[in-house]
Amino acid sequence: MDSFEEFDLSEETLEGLRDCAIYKVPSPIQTKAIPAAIEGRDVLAAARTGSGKTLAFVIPILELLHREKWSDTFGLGALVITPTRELALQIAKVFHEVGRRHKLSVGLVVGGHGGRDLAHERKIMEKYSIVICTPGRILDHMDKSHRFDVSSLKIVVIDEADRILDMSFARDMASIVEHLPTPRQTLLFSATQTRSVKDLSRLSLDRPVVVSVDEQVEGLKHFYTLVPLEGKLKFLWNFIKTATQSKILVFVSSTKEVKYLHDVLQKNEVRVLALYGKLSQMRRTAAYQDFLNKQHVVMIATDLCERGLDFPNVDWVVQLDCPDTVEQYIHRAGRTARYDKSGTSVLVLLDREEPFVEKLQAKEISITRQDVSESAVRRVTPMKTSLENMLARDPELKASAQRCFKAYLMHLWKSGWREPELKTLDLSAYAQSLGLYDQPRIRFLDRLRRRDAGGDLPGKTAEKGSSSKSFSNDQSDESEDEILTVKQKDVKDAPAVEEDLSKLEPVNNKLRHISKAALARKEANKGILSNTRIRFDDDGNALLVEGSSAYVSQGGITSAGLDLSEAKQRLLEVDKEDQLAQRKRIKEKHRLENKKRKELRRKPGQPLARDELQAMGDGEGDEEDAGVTLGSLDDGEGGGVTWGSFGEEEDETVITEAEYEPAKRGNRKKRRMLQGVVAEADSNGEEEKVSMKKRKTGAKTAAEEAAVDPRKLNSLRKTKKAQVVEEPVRHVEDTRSGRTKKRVEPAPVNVQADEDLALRLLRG
Ligand SMILES: Nc1ncnc2c1ncn2[C@@H]1O[C@H](COP(=O)(O)OP(=O)(O)OP(=O)(O)O)[C@@H](O)[C@H]1O
Repeated sequence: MDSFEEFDLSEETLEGLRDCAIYKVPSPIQTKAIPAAIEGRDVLAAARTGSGKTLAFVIPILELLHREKWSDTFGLGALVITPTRELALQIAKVFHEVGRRHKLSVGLVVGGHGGRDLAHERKIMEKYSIVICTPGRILDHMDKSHRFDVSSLKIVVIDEADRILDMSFARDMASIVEHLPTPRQTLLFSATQTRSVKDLSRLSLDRPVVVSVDEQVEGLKHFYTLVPLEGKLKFLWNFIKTATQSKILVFVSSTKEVKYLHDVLQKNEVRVLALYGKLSQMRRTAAYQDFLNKQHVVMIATDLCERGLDFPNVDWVVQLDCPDTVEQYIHRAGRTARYDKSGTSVLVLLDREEPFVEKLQAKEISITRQDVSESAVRRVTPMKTSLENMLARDPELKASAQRCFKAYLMHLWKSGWREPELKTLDLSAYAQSLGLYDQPRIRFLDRLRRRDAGGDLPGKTAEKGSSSKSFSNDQSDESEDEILTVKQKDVKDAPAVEEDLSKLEPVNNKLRHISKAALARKEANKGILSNTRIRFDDDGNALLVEGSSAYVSQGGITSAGLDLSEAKQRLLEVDKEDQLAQRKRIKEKHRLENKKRKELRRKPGQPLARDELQAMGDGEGDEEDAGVTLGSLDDGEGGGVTWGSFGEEEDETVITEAEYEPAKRGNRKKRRMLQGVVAEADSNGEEEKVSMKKRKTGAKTAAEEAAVDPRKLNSLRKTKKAQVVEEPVRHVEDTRSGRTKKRVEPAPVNVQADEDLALRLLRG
């Protein structure tokens, strides 16, 4: 077919295609799939990566809804299910470009860290004509929203169908399909053939048209190279350093490996991007956009972006760790040489992994061996500083290297490596190649050894034959406790889902560990009551215990299990209450302190007892209360003279030097409170006064102060206005306010600002 005009398409769709400019001639898969889908038939389509499958379902959806004169008031008309958020976004963009002339709306229901809340998404489901979703999120809606209604649905598309229908997600999909209305039209698209008729029967396809385009990808070259485990990092370094003018996508087997490689390269001033599932949605999107838009860039990623993502002009795809299946290899390699572009795929293998090449060749992938020079993997120390030094200085990086080490071994274990094979690797050299002086201890191997020696796995929860992962999770995001989960087997060897599960039974008998939180979530979803304490009365009748999560005041068990959001809310409330109580406590303390101070003030001249001083010092850390501008103190240690305003308040407390002495040896707070010698010279310098500031005193002269602490000498020198109190205190008439009243005030004394005196005192 030479042009899209040859299809029976609406003017709106054709104009949309023309607007896009790149879509001139339909690709082979489009030529075959679009007419069948527009006819209303179920379609099962498979074509190589980058062959234009997205457009092959976008056009029929637009056309079919257009023909039904669909509008947003009709509700949801088409649902597209796709494995990842990035892919959903990409599909939405194609709808947006090609469908811009239609009066249809497209919404995303993808959840996740940055995903909108369920209520918002529910509105999208109700109002939008076309919704693109990830399986995990749509399942959330189906489970949690009683108003979930997809009865108006006409077309369902399953993109990356082989992935969505594979063993790990079979159960999720079964639940989703249960909620979908029939009759409906179903379109399945994948780069590799879906595996068995049993899979399809679950989707209730009605005499599907099978469309398969088996074209060779001429632009894609495949190479593999053998690199020892300890040479991988150096290989990567040299590769990146050599191909600086390229766009490179590097796949590794785990999130932890991505993180370590990313960090170590960044610290060596090699700018790389990282993309993996656990990344916050914001950073994930930023990395995705960066890689999309930049011309010469390196990105290290997990399988999160092995499928479907359409990055333009990727020159190299490097698979640093051997993929688990041929399909995985095909999808990863397919990120380069998109549509009519060219690109190269490089597979890095350990010696023992070389048989994988035969599997690829069996699938007619023409892959050739390319040896790299010794120096690329062995001799050169590529880094700016040696990795050991770097890790020694950076504990974070060291911990990351250790995690990377363990995660890689776990990947090998999941891929079928067992102790004898693992022993063939030089693990200590591998550890050193990551910059680790010691080889990290691998607990899971110890556990397995113990188990093999007859012991059981200690204290772990087990679950038989459960599906291993959920869609929303990063596929390669493992914890050490998940080691007994079996990875997806090579599709070639894999029978239908049900058979798979039964076959895996003996393997899974080895038990999979799941976290408590995961268990709680599962129970909550299933409506199982957990954390419920039931007491029985004397007659053996169950009594519900108030306060347990299952207790409802009306009596009766209505909701069950651990509601995480409710628990969070409760914690917040408790937190608030704690804060209020703490504030009250502090207020009360201040009140008591003030009371004590007032009592003390009533006895002017009377020396403070040691415990009273202590009481004053108790307000530790309460700076406001101390009434001292801490910033104005010379220093917090030696006490000192504070230059400030003259006796502002009438209420003053007097202590003698004798009392000051113990305080000086006491804590910082007490000293501060007692450093109240405030002196000021009047403007003409003739009359100089020394005042005891609020609540503080000390019959100390500036010179004595300097004698006590030589550091004060400097400040005395600078100011030349040091005031020295010769007479401690006396009673005077206060006339400043215009009223006459009695008050305690230090005598204004004329004293020389006396550096000499200080010096003399210092010399003794
Ligand atoms: N008819 C066409 N003419 C020109 N370019 C096209 C055409 N159809 C699709 N493309 C381009 O080809 C690229 C790959 O398309 P798409 O992502 O749909 O491939 P795919 O088959 O879904 O790949 P994958 O299997 O990896 O998901 C996109 O950049 C798209 O714009």
